[in-house]
Amino acid sequence: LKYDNLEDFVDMVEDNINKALNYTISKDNSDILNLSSSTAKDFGTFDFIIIGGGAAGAILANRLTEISEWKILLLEAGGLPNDFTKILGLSPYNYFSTRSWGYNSTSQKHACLAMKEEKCSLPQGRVIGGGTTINAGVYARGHPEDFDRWSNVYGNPGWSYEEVLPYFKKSENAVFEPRDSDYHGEGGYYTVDINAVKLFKPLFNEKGIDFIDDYNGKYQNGIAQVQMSLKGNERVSTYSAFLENFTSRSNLNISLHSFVTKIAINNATKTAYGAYFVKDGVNYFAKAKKEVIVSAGGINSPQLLMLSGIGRKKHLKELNIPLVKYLPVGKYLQDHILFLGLIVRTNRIFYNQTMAEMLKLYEENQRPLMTGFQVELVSFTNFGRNQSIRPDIEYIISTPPPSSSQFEIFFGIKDSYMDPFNINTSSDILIYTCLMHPKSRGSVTLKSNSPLDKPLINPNYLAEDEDIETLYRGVELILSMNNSQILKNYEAYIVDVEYPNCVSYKKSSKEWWFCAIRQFTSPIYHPVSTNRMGPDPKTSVVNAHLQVHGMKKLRVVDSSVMPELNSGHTTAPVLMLAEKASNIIKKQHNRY
Ligand SMILES: Cc1cc2nc3c(=O)[nH]c(=O)nc-3n(C[C@H](O)[C@H](O)[C@H](O)COP(=O)(O)OP(=O)(O)OC[C@H]3O[C@@H](n4cnc5c(N)ncnc54)[C@H](O)[C@@H]3O)c2cc1C
Repeated sequence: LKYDNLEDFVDMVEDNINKALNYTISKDNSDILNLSSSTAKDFGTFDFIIIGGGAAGAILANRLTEISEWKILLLEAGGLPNDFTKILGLSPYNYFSTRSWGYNSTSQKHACLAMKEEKCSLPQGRVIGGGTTINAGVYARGHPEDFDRWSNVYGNPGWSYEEVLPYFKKSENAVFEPRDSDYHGEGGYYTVDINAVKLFKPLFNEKGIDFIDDYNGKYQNGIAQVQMSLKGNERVSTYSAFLENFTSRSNLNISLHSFVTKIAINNATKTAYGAYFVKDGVNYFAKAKKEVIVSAGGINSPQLLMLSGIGRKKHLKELNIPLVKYLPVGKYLQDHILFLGLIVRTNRIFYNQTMAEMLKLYEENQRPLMTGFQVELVSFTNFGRNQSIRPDIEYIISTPPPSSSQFEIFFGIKDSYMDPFNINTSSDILIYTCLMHPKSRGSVTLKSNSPLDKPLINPNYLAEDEDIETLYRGVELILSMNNSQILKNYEAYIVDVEYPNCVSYKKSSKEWWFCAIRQFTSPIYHPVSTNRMGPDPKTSVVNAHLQVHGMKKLRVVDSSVMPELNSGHTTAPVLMLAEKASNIIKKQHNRY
């Protein structure tokens, strides 16, 4: 990304930032959905209809249109990205734009207590490329044990690490060095690169955490430079990688601004045969001869299934939605959550440039705008220091956002909480402590039977005691670094934050830290498992081929089918599962 004239570049960026800072998130979907009662116009007949052009949907659209006789319709509620979305370092501003669904959780009892109305902000991509067009770009697949569990614990043949590794590699074009080449793809559509500094690496070494070159390689546990979905200085999204250069395929039909309101299902035969959607205020119906594939993401896929009559009997009855199939849709929601409150104050100025200066550096592929949330390093850690066991905690080590007030906006922090949490935006380092395997599970339910209403999202963060115990152990480890040599070298220390609501606890006691963690938590926007994969329709929604139990010609392919969270971030596994699903679909239709 390089403009002929730096001033134009700065203007474009400042314009987008100002729009974000003045953006009002709509309470419902009426900002993009204009429902009318007119009869649906015929949009045509296709072999496959894919609902949602996000991380998974864009890949499916690419891979299925490799079969030239198959006609594919990709329906996406959002529009196209713009130049601003290409700058990973400014990604959080996208949460405040039409490119996000603008979700919040319901008020939480055990987490996000410092956030407005105790609701955690939960942006989700509403744009082609979905989450990959607005997210922070971290590329972290997880630990082999994660996928072995999908197979062994959750009963899904074909999904063990050994079996899914080829699909991680298939999409990938790894360009960074050094890397474990056995574990990476080269020449795939999706470029992964590193543009970070080895800041504070010795801090972790002092605690017996090794530096590793490649956490997506043989070993995951350790501290490493962050791998990013990045090509040159531009974000890589599934739109840029899998669709933008393929629009000339005559069998690929992409319909943007097309909000799917219902899956057409023959109730007698339990067969999906099309989709109803609204585009520019007009109702349409498109027919699918072979399959309808739902790829609307961890929140919207369960929403759409429920609106179409697939879900829990009692819940649908309460909302007067005729039941088509009784399945635990929306149940088992799981999400990664982190503690925001560990700030290392240093004597060094990391970044204090103006926006124009930062953009000039950016044009030369230089930091700080090259990585989402200014992340430099990640450390995956299990307390036993055992490589064969998956990590309990991920530390995300980052230079801070451009100003404290923007930090407040991104996370939705209550005004009264910002004073004690004052960040020095040129010299502080933030160490976000993220719980990899929460025991707490929640749900996605419908507010009403109308697609105009946003769904109710209750992740139940930190409801299980074990979750806060594990996060606390993660915090303790960082606190134990306070007297380390490397911090002394920087004259650095961990900032002693006062939490207004925790004054009744003895300062720095375990109970005080529990209180602090419950206040200053944020999800990292990885909702999964709401249509989880498994063999039993009582406890899962899709089978190991991602077909909806008891239904015909209906599949779900996206993050909602993940049986549980991976020890990493969710883009990479979704890329993998969309690649694998494409092959499954081709095989089942005898085209492989
Ligand atoms: C702010 C943010 C930061 C993140 N940071 C990272 C990160 O750094 N690293 C990482 O690995 N992961 C990250 N993630 C997670 C990652 O982006 C998601 O896990 C991934 O995008 C999920 O893919 P998906 O295909 O399941 O859904 P999505 O990518 O969300 O795609 C769903 C698509 O369906 C469309 N859609 C939904 N409903 C309808 C409907 N009714 N009709 C038509 N279209 C519809 C949506 O508009 C969207 O385009 C982040 C996510 C967010 C939101």
